[in-house]
Amino acid sequence: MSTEKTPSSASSSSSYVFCKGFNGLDKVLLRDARGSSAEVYLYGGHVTSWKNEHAEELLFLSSKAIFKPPKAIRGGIPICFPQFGSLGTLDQHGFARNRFWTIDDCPPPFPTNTLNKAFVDLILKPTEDDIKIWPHSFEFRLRVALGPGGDLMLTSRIRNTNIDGKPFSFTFAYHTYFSVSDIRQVLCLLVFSEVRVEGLETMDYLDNLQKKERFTEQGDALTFESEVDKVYLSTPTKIAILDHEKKRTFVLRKDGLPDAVVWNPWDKKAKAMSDFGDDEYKHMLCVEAAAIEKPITLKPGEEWKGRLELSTVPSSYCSGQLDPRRVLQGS
Ligand SMILES: O=P(O)(O)OC[C@H]1O[C@@H](O)[C@H](O)[C@@H](O)[C@@H]1O
Repeated sequence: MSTEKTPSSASSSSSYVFCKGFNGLDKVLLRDARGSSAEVYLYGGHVTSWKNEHAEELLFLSSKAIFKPPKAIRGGIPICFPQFGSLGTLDQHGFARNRFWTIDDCPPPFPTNTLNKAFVDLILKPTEDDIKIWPHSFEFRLRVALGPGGDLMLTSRIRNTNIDGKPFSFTFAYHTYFSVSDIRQVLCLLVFSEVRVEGLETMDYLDNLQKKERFTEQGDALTFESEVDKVYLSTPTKIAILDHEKKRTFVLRKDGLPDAVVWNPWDKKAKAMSDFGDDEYKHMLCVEAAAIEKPITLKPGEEWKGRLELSTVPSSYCSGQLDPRRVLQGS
């Protein structure tokens, strides 16, 4: 059973299909005119699928993902709020990813409204139980939109609605799981890597695998041969993930989100995760646009905005047709 909401007027009305997903959980389907699509669960305000116009899935979702509260869905784009990781007293990555969001039928207008027709607005407000563990009142509005070229755009607007005059601080991440061909470095005649990340070289990072110590990244691009769990600090607004085998480059553009987490659990940790297949680590890479090092502080009435735009460009890295630096420097 699904219901459709179509634009009633101009550009400010959303168009989506509302239906049931796994375990009867509510989800919203977005589709643009050329056939790109996205799927958003109200549980977690969680994007679980983003497909291009050829219906190819671009996000990783574990075959063992548990679509059952209180477990967050493994894959897609979990929202980490109001706490990233274990940087506070809350459970890992905060509670936004395992709360039920609702559709926001009448969100405040966006300053620069887009022409996107395929979008949905969600809202999360704290329950009394949430306030017991994080004593603040807030409105978290999330817009998920598909751009004309099939780009996936997420805009978060978080407002402090405390009536006791108190500010609050939070950390945040769009914990995006990208689907990649095979993350492992392949040794042939030359050391060659199927999957590389451009845009984080020479950046400082905190290594979660080394007691959050600070290091500086060396070398050209990030390639992968073992577990990685790093928080890159004050990163550029654009980051690219090049996937040689799929001949595809993901481009992330972020705004209001200075940091970027790179995570892959590799084989041992994969085996220890009940909602993740033993070999699935090969086919995913998390690159997470985030605000971690400097928590965001909002006074009552203040609002913060954090935006992530994901797009893909065809690439033929091997034959040198694409210079990844041009992807990063181009507009
Ligand atoms: O298993 P979770 O809670 O979804 O977290 C997965 C990973 O998320 C990453 O963002 C963290 O940097 C890792 O430390 C963590 O292991």
